[in-house]
This record gives sequence, C-alpha cells and structure tokens, in this order.
Amino acid sequence: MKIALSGYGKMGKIIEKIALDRKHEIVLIIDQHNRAEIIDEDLQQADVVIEFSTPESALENIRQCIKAVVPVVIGTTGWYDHIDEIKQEVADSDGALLYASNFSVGVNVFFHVNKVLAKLMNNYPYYEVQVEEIHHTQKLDAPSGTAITIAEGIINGLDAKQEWKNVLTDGTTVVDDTVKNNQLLIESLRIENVPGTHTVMYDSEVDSIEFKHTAHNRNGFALGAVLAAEWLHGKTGFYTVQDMFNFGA
Ligand SMILES: NC(=O)C1=CN([C@@H]2O[C@H](COP(=O)(O)OP(=O)(O)OC[C@H]3O[C@@H](n4cnc5c(N)ncnc54)[C@H](OP(=O)(O)O)[C@@H]3O)[C@@H](O)[C@H]2O)C=CC1
Ligand SMILES: O=C(O)C1=N[C@H](C(=O)O)C[C@H](O)C1
Repeated sequence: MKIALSGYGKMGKIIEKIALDRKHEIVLIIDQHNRAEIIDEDLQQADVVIEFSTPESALENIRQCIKAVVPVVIGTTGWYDHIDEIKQEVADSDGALLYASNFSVGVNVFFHVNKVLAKLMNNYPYYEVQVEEIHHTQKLDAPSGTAITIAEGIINGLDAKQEWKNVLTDGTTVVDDTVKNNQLLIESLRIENVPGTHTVMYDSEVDSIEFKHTAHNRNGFALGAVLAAEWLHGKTGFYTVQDMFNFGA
C-alpha cells in the first residue's frame, strides 16, 4: 500500500518504520514545514493518509483528505468537537475515514471492559469514580483523547455521572475542587517521558478498585494505526477503531 504520513513527529516516525516493515511504501511525508505546499494531487498518490499531527492542524489536514477523496486514518487528538461535521463531510464526498483516540489493542480491550464495569457499578452507588491520565510534558491537549473515550464509556454506563470535567494537577493536590456530584473528574498529570497511563478508580470508605492501562512505549499505538490503514483500504464510510477490533458493544 502507498501511505502518506501527515505529521512526522514521535508517532509519524514509528509509524513509518512499522509500515516499511510491513512492506508498505511511504510516498509522502507532511510536516509543519511543507504543509502549505501540499495540494490534492500530492495526497492522491497515496492509498491512505495516516494523520498524527497536532490538535490545531488536524482538522484542516483531515478536510483536505476528504476533499481529495483520499482515505484517512486519524490518531491526532483534540479535534473531537468537530466529529459530527466531519462525519457529514465524509458521507457527502463518499470518502473513507477511521479515527481513534488510541490505536493500541490493550487500550481498546480496556475501553470495552471499562463500559461493562461502569454498568455493573450502578449497583454499588457508594463508590465514587474518577479517571486519571498521565502523559509526557510535550503533550499539547488535556485531557487525553483516551481519557475522553474512557469518560464517555463511564458516562454512558453509570447513571450517577452526566458529564466530565478536567483538572490539570501536579499529582498531590487537585487545583480545582468545584467538581459537581454528577461530573466525572478527569485528572491530568504531565510527567517527563510517560507514553500514556490511564486509570479508572472506584473508591469507597472500605476499599478501592483501580483499573489501569500503562503503555510501555508508542509501538502499540503505531502498529494499530498501520493495521487500521490496511483495514480501511478499499472501504468507504466513517469508522472508529472499534469497527476494526470488533469487541462488541
Ligand atoms: N490515537 C493514538 O493512538 C495516539 C494519538 N496520539 C496523538 O497524535 C498526535 C501526534 O502525536 P506525536 O507524534 O507524539 O506529536 P509530535 O509533536 O511528536 O509530532 C507532531 C508532528 O506534527 C507536525 N505538524 C505540525 N503542524 C503540522 C501540520 N499543519 N500538518 C502536518 N503536520 C504538522 C509536526 O511537525 P514539526 O516537527 O515540523 O513541528 C510534528 O512532526 C497528538 O495529537 C497525540 O495526542 C499519539 C499517540 C497515540
Ligand atoms: O499524546 C500522546 O502521546 C498520546 N495521545 C493519545 C491520547 O491523547 O489519548 C493516545 C496516547 O495516550 C498517547
């Protein structure tokens, strides 16, 4: 398959290596420096674009892929307020798009079990729940896209929570204590060199339940993105990575 990389930072470089190992060809690399010169015909050399750039640039990059009718796999986070518009634009152009807040197998298993657990915990309302995410200090968005997906899974399953609220903390004190009872707290910590750690905590007076995923490196994210590009090839429509993993509802 011919792959274009949109974003060539920490993730783009690992994706390139895994794609080459899997006998794909990288036909175009886009970063901040050449972005302005990229025209639709450049993108159309590729069977699929893999987009891991920045929260500010992702939307424009995605829209150019849709306009050029080139399938796009999106790992970039921080653009999710526009998902409904993008879904409509993909439908209007008969394009192909797959996105994920997290492409790793482990996190997608975690997402599934998190939803089951949230429904179960309706029976035990004396547990208070919160989410914690820890990432490296270069991360531009908070909360992480993964934490948002986890929070949505809890909110859909657990009657006591209706919305999430994010607090950036230094790990010792919660800076903002205005979280309401119906809000699910997502604490974000930024610590040097952490690839991504997510924990769901249910806490009661007598005990705590902690459900945790720790990424040891970025290889699982990158492999998942390449597998998603292979899966999307030849399809049209709007997909999430859950369509690929197919763990069920
Ligand atoms: N879904 C998932 O599984 C995962 C998602 N992510 C997400 O992917 C994104 C990228 O992460 P990461 O690789 O760590 O970030 P980096 O900061 O390491 O890389 C970002 C890259 O985007 C480039 N860039 C900046 N502006 C543009 C633009 N307008 N068009 C194209 N490229 C541009 C930068 O170029 P330059 O170097 O020239 O500035 C850089 O190469 C983040 O949103 C992160 O949250 C990360 C890991 C897993
Ligand atoms: O920025 C990162 O590094 C990561 N971003 C994704 C997110 O926001 O959830 C996925 C992973 O946790 C790493």
